Amino acid sequence: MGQCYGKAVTSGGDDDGVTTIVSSGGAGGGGSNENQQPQSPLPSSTVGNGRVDIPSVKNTPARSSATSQWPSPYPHGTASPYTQGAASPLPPGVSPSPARSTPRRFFRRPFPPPSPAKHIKASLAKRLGTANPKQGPIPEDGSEPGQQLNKSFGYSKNFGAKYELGKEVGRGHFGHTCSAKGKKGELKDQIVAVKIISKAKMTTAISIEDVRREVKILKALSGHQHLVKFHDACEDTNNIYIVMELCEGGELLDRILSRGGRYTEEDAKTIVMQILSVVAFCHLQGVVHRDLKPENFLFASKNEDADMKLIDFGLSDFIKPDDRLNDIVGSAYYVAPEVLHRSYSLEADIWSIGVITYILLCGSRPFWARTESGIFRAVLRADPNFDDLPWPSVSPEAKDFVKRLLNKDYRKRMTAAQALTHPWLRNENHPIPLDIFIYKIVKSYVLATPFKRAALKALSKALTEDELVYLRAQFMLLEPNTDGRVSLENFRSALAHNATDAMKESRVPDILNAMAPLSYRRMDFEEFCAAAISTHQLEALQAWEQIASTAFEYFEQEGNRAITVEELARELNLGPTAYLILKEWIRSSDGKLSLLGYTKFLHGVTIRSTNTRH
Ligand SMILES: Nc1ncnc2c1ncn2[C@@H]1O[C@H](COP(=O)(O)OP(=O)(O)OP(=O)(O)O)[C@@H](O)[C@H]1O
Ligand SMILES: [Ca+2]
Ligand SMILES: [Ca+2]
Repeated sequence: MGQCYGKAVTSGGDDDGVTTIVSSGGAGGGGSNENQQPQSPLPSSTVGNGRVDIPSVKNTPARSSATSQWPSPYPHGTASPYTQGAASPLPPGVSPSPARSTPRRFFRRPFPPPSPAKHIKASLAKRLGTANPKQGPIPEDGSEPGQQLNKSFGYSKNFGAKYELGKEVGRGHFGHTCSAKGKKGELKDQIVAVKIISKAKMTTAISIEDVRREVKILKALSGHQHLVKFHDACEDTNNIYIVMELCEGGELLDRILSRGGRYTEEDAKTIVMQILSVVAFCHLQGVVHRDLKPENFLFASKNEDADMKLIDFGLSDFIKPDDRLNDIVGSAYYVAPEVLHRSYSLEADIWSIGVITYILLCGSRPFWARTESGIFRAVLRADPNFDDLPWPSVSPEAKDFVKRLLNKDYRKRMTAAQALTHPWLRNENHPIPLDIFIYKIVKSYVLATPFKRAALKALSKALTEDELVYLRAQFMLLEPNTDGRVSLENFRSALAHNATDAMKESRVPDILNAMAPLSYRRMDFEEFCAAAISTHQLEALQAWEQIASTAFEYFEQEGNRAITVEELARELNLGPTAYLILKEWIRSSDGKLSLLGYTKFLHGVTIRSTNTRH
């Protein structure tokens, strides 16, 4: 690897190939999911930083133009082959059904891949503030004819005077990274890393905005133990230079490979906890990373127990508490189903952590195919395999953990802070971060009807110790007053304690306005539990039926009352077409909710499950 100066970066950004890694001896016996033909072992070559790369599908006839891009931005436009089966616009979060098992032939190992991160320019209209991106096709290149691009970022212009560039230490699709030495000031004689992004490659207003945002987010979030430390941003006529802490221990991907594809459970826990800790922090700040993968976690040093640092905020974005994003970005193997459905939020990152954890524990990817379209199909429809070796020897807690991250319904997934209290990780000695999810769910509770609140109160009484661990930790983070209660002020100050510039940008504190009813009253732990539980998450538990029936017994004692169909429809915000179904939820004997009605009422009604509006 040579000096970094003046190096033209070979662009890989428009590379359509799904790049896979196959270690020697791991490729045999694989099969193609696309045409049901056995897959022949592919020749491998070593490129870049010692990775073994196989551009497995590039230029093969199977990849028509329709499959050479990320999914078409449906619901508008022509559905591409891999979205056809799921083309009906499902309500957000509802997985296409029925899920089927991933055939064994999907699995070969060890092969965690370097995954090309791609940007679908559906974000064009959103970022430019022009048309609604869902209203029409958007030019993929995001070009704006006749518009002069302003490539001045306002960063320091004297990079050469401040730093002396050294060797290349890494390379991605958008930039290459070199080591460098500070020449003056605080960084004098300090070795740092510099990500160099060529301005020549910024051909659209969006690509310029993307780099601006990458720097803004990195700068705002810098400071967390598991996030690469930002030092400086510079620019000259040709490049942007992002100066940051040098992580000398290499990528997580390389460590996975050097261990033959997988980690022991104990070692995997250490990795996963660090990932969850930094992602919980990003999420609290209203930042969704959107490109979590083993290539984007670096070790600070070569030590076995070195801290891991999250890098590469190139695809990250700010997201307001109630917003949903619709641009399809990320890396194919790690992309969440709801991203492909073009309506997603922070939970998409959690899915990616599920994929990473799955790989750490078994050395295989949970969703695999030879083409991107095949990967997307697997992500949308297939259930990961937990039967093959080494899964039988993996602890039930670890399996449950992964399953609760890889739930296709994003509402049922654990949050990062919740995952840190999961039995698989719980015994470890680590602090639980404040969870922005608590704010969202408590907000819904304070705005809910008294009948709904009573239903939730009964549910909270049926909670198991597992759920209470998380709720207790979150309650303590709100620093209850001497009377053991919390009010809006507690929520406000807990957020303020954790605030960074990113939080302001993503308008996270706006959520406090919607929680206004809490300014007049205080909540004890019992009520907090009712306010902070998610029916959707509980439904994902094996014990759900038991929890629901115990909760119903409480509800019968306190809360259940005679209710008319009309009233119930109003509670659920439904029209008269729903009356027929709602009637089944009410007991004819006393006009109160039945057990079925109670669980349905807790769940809330999605447009699909009512199906009565037509
Ligand atoms: N702070 C750092 N210390 C050491 N190496 C780094 C650092 N930052 C980046 N690298 C190396 O440079 C590579 C490319 O960096 P990065 O992932 O930020 O670039 P990118 O062009 O956005 O990549 P991608 O193709 O994944 O989008 C990383 O995979 C890593 O190997
Ligand atoms: Ca990267
Ligand atoms: Ca990137």
